[in-house]
Order: sequence, then structure tokens, then C-alpha cells
Amino acid sequence: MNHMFPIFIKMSEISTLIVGGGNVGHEKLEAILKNSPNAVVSVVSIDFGEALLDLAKDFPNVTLHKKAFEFSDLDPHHIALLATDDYGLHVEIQKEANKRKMLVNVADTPDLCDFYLGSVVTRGDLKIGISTNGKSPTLAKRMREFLEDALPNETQQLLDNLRTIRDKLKGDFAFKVKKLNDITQQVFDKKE
Ligand SMILES: C[C@@]1(CC(=O)O)c2cc3[nH]c(cc4nc(cc5[nH]c(cc(n2)[C@H]1CCC(=O)O)[C@@](C)(CC(=O)O)[C@@H]5CCC(=O)O)C(CC(=O)O)=C4CCC(=O)O)c(CCC(=O)O)c3CC(=O)O
Ligand SMILES: NC(=O)C1=CN([C@@H]2O[C@H](COP(=O)(O)OP(=O)(O)OC[C@H]3O[C@@H](n4cnc5c(N)ncnc54)[C@H](O)[C@@H]3O)[C@@H](O)[C@H]2O)C=CC1
Repeated sequence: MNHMFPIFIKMSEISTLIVGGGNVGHEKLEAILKNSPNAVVSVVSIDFGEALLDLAKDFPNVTLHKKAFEFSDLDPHHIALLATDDYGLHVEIQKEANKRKMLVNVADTPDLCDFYLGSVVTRGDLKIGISTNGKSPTLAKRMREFLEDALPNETQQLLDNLRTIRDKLKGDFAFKVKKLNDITQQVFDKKE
């Protein structure tokens, strides 16, 4: 069984640190910005790869610090993603960050991670996060592709309509719950 608890984070409300600006640092930054273009992210790295430089230049909320990592770099941040090529450094940073009660993701080292990234299916306001408990990221990717194909194109319209109905419904909470359940039941019945 997968014991992880998925939450959806407002990345503009917290501050994120990425250590290492090579290929993996780029992949992590891309995954964050694809979902949360408003994310507040600092990247600390001795060197930056072209891909990361190219991506970061369009995001004023992403700041790059060209330097070797020091513990004080953790100070302003809530979560950290470690993506250097130095495993020993990752172990040290992870320990210090956990002392500070920060949550950490360590590239290539699931045992040191407090959280994993997942595959993400998005249709407008609908977002589905997928985890395989670290067993097979490739299956997570395939599940994403499968669900992307399977989701109806009208998903956003359905959500907009339901929001309008939700705002207009009068009555107590129990009545609204029943009404919204009835309406959505009809939508899904029609599909069968
Ligand atoms: C534990 C976790 C921690 C974390 O990274 O947060 C982790 C760990 C590792 N990934 C590895 C490899 C690959 N990762 C991918 C892809 C993705 N990996 C992602 C998440 C996660 N990867 C977390 C678990 C998620 C879950 O529970 O399923 C996704 C979902 C999200 C994202 O990264 O944005 C994204 C798909 C996004 C999408 O397309 O939808 C591919 C496939 C590809 O790129 O085509 C490969 C190569 C093939 C293979 O190995 O499967 C390795 C071995 C490295 C090595 O061998 O050296 C480790 C380390 C290990 O397992 O020890
Ligand atoms: N590239 C990939 O797709 C994969 C990489 N990995 C592993 O992930 C790790 C990172 O890989 P890449 O991103 O490709 O490496 P990379 O060499 O492209 O990037 C590492 C980055 O870390 C920075 N760095 C190193 N020491 C630092 C320090 N003390 N302070 C600040 N920055 C520092 C470097 O300047 C560099 O930008 C490696 O251990 C690699 O074996 C694993 C699977 C796939």
C-alpha cells in the first residue's frame, strides 16, 4: 500500500530552494514551473546549464545564485530539492534541513526524501497527481499519458457550470450537497 498523503501546495505562498543547476536541477525547476508558474524559487549552483538558464529567464520569481552551497542558503526557504552530483553534500544538507523542520527531496535517493514529485494530469482547474510509491516513475508517466487521453475535453466547462450552479444554489448545506451529487450523478450516468 502507498502510505503517502497527497496535498496541493500554493507554491507562490512558500519559498523553494533548488541546489544544483544541471540537468536534474533543470528537470525539477521545469516540473515546478509547469504546474506553478508563480512559484517562488531560488536556485543555488556553482554552475548553471543552458537549459536551466533558458527556462529561468522568463520567470521573474525565479532567482539564480551562482555560488557553492552554504547552510545559510536554507534560511529563507520552506522546502528544498537537492540536485547536485555530490551525494555526500546531499546527506549533509538533508540533515541540516530536517533539523530546521524543512521538507526535502533528494534526487536519486528516495530514502532521503520527505516528499516525491509525481506525474500530473491537468485539464484547466482539474489536476490529478499520480504516485507509484517510488516503484516505477515510468509507470507514473504512462498513467499520466493514459489519463490525458481519457479525460473529456469538456472537463473545464463542466467545472465552470458546476461552480455557477454551486454559487446559485440556495438552501442549507445538506440540501446543496444532495443537489450537487444528483447533478454530477446525471453527468456521469450519461457517459456510460
Ligand atoms: C522517488 C522519486 C523521487 C522524486 O524524484 O521526487 C523518483 C526517483 C527516481 N526516478 C528515477 C528515474 C526516472 N524518473 C523518471 C520520471 C519521473 N520521475 C518522477 C518522480 C519520481 N522519481 C519520484 C517517484 C514518483 C512515483 O512515486 O512514481 C516523475 C513522476 C515526476 C517528476 O520527476 O517530475 C517523472 C515522470 C513525470 C511525467 O512524465 O509524468 C523516469 C522516466 C522518464 O524520464 O521518462 C526515469 C527513468 C526510468 C526509470 O528509472 O523508471 C530514478 C532512477 C535514476 C537512476 O537510475 O539513476 C529514481 C531514483 C530511484 O528510484 O532510486
Ligand atoms: N541527468 C540525469 O538525467 C540523471 C542524473 N542522475 C544523477 O543526479 C545527479 C545530478 O545529475 P545532473 O543534474 O545530470 O548533474 P550535473 O553535473 O548536470 O549538475 C550538477 C550541478 O550541481 C552543481 N553543484 C555541484 N556541487 C555543488 C555545490 N557544492 N554547491 C552548489 N552547486 C553544486 C554543479 O555546478 C552542477 O550545476 C548526479 O548524481 C547524477 O548521477 C541520475 C539519473 C538521471
